[in-house]
Amino acid sequence: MPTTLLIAAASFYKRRDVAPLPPPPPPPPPSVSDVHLFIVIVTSAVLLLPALLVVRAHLTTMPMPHLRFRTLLVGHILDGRLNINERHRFYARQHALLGSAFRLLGFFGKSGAVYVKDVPGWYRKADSDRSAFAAVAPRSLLALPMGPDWAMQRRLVAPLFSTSSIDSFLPLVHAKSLELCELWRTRASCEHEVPEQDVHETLSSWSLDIFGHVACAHDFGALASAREERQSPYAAAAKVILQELTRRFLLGKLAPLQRAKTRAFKGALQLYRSTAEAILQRAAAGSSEASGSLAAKLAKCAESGGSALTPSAVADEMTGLLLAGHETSSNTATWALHLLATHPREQEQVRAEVAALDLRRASLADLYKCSLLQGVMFEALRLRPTVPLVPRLAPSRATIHGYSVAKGTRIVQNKIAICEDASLFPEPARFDPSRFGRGEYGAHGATIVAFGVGPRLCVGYRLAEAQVLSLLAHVLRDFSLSAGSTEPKEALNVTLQPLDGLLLRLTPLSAPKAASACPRCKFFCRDTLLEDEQDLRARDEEEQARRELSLAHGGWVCDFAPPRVPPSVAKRVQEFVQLRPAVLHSDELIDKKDARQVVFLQGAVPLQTKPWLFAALCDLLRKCPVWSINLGELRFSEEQCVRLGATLAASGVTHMFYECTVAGRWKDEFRGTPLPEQREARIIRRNREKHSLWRLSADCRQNVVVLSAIKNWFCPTSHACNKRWVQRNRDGYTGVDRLQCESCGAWRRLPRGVTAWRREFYCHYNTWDKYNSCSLPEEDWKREEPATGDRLRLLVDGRWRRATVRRMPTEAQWAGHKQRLQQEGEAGAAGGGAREEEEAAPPRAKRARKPVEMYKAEPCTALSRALRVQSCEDQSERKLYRMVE
Ligand code: HEM
Repeated sequence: MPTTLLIAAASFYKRRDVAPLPPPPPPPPPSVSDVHLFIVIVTSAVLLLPALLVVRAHLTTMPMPHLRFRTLLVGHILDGRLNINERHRFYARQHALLGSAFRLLGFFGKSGAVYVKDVPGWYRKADSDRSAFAAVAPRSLLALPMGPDWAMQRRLVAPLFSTSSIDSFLPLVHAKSLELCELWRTRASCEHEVPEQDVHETLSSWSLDIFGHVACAHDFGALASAREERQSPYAAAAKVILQELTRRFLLGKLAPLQRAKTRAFKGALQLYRSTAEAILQRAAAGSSEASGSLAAKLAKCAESGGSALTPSAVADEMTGLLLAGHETSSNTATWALHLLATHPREQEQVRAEVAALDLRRASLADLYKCSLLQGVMFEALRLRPTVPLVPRLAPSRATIHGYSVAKGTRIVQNKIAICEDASLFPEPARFDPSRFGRGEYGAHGATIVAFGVGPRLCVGYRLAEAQVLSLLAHVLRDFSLSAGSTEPKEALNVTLQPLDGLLLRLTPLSAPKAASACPRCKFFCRDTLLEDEQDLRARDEEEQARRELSLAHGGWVCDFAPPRVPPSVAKRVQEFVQLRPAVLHSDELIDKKDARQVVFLQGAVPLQTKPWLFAALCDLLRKCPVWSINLGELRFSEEQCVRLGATLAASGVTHMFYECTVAGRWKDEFRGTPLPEQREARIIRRNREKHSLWRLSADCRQNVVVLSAIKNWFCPTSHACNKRWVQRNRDGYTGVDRLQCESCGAWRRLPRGVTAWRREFYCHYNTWDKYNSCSLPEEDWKREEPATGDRLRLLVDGRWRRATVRRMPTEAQWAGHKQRLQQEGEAGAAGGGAREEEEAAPPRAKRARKPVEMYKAEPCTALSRALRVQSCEDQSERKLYRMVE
């Protein structure tokens, strides 16, 4: 049956006779031109894309050295020219080849570090630093990250290194320098011919002894050991620890694998820790010797228990300080002596300068007055920076020299490259101690670069300077220096030191002087050396005369309107003008608050009539970092104008507002028509243009003035160019968060965008009214207050607007603002958010016009400015805003 069915089905299909479909026509053959086009597109895509990628990568990635040198260790192994001990010089050479920024790779091609030639705004310590120092002294100033603990410790430590404290230690420093000179003299007299001596080793003992006495009231006995031709165990231990630090910087996590070295390191560390603990115990037991020392202070603080400073943290702190202060000072002194030995002419000049110095009682101020002596120290710090590389961590994604770097990148500031920059220091390779006297301090001041900048500025720089200056003065007085037979090689072991010591020939100049020791402190101290009461009085009188003189010179504002300027203001003005870039004004009223930024020459007419006052002005312009000057309506004589022009050319003034006329002639000439002798026309500008002149630039010192001159004239940051600058610099900018006041020790948070490059900072420099006096409490580290320049969202007239903080809000205002923000958050969570607020707001025309007092709404429209002019109760401020209009 099934077979019949199948046959029937087959016959049925046969009968249907379905014609098969015709086959589809073959596709037309591709034309030759299409094929070519296709090939060309594919080939060009294949070839061009990588090329484009390479070009793009080349344009946007930071330059790197030649392939061989991209990883330091590999470069060192592959190429004999890369000496790992002199890697700082290699970095400087790369800067010369590749520009201000370049990148090196770490191990196994991992992202290494970015090397920059300028002072970076990243002030945080790099993590890698912390891990290296943390192995030695985790709770010391050196290792702690910025924060309340670090600030608290620094507040305890900083007074030890204040000017008055260093002055009190100076007799001891002089005594140790004298002791060292006697040791060298003894060695020099042992043989017929003056032998070569390794000054580095003995200097290391000298600085260790000074540190022991200053900070711990403990005698490490290093110089005594050197006299017996032994190496002090402390000096040996310091060497081991520094070598270990270097290894950890270079090898990172691989460093502990070298076990023998790690064992030696642990032993050395234990020596310091046990000594620090012994000192603490002595101080805690009330030993009279130890009382008053830093160790005693820290111990007291640890004892009271109120603070976070545990005894082991104190031991850490002492160890950290010792590491920071021991080799640094001795290396600087070593290099300074070497420079003097290799430059006999300069040596003679400096010797002549220190001949007049009374070395038994010279104070820090006396030492600072010897400009050539100081110049030798600065040149040593410039040509052989003791700490040549300062690593930082990019706190956020940032742009460096046009290249983008990721958050957390290690950024290393290369001081050698800065100090060898011919645009900052003419003839950079030349040793010239007089260059600093001529004001060649580089962009940020060589000394500032040497000791760091910002809140993490070296805490012991005054002690270091006192040590080095005292030693140089003593050595120059007692010896003639000449270079040894071998040229020293540099070795970078965290600090820059001579590789195998430094040999010098020290020829004694005269017979040794007998010195009597003080029965009280066993040193040749100033008290014992002051012959009698009369001598003391003479010193006091001299001091008084000097103070008066400096007030008359620096604070010459007083001479213009004595009744109006209290001495305290005059003193502040004097301090101010000597330390930071200033704006000099002749035609404004003096205002105590504004004296922070602007020096007003109240009633300046005598300037043009009293020749000595005019001379004082010229002197001030030459010596002080004045950036801008407004001499208003003064009328100077023809001769005065010429002198002023010459002075301005030699000064740092870049902006001048000047309307003076002598029969209408000078006005035009100063406005830009250059006279043959008036070559300085470029720095003279018309008064009308002044607003556009208040510009932010690459010069941070100038920016300090511009940004903090907000209240004096107008808001410079509202200029389009400045806004852009601020915006650019805000990306990745953490700012000098906090600086410590020299007089009260409080930490003040500075407004954003203000970078302060000077070394001393006082509360009254702070541009925040709320925290600009020593009597005001310190800011809370944990509270997040807005800073001047911060951008916020504000509810103004029922609408949310973006705003920039112009002044610090009061507590109540800040609380209200936070409450409103919270309300907005809640409303947002409920689904409405800011938009609903906006919709609920009354129509524009009917809205009550409330002035925005604390904040400057952005964009700063003509309307908002007009509102503020209306609301200004203060007449002068009203005038101010009109000026802006
Ligand atoms: C010529 C000698 C010295 C030089 C060139 C020098 C240089 C420096 C530099 C560059 C820094 C790092 C700054 C930064 O991170 O921005 C620093 C930090 C430090 N220095 Fe010195 N220093 C010297 C002497 C001393 C002395 C004598 C002491 C103390 C006895 C000392 C204690 C410190 C401390 C504690 C820190 C860490 C400060 C902190 O991070 O808060 N230094 N020093």
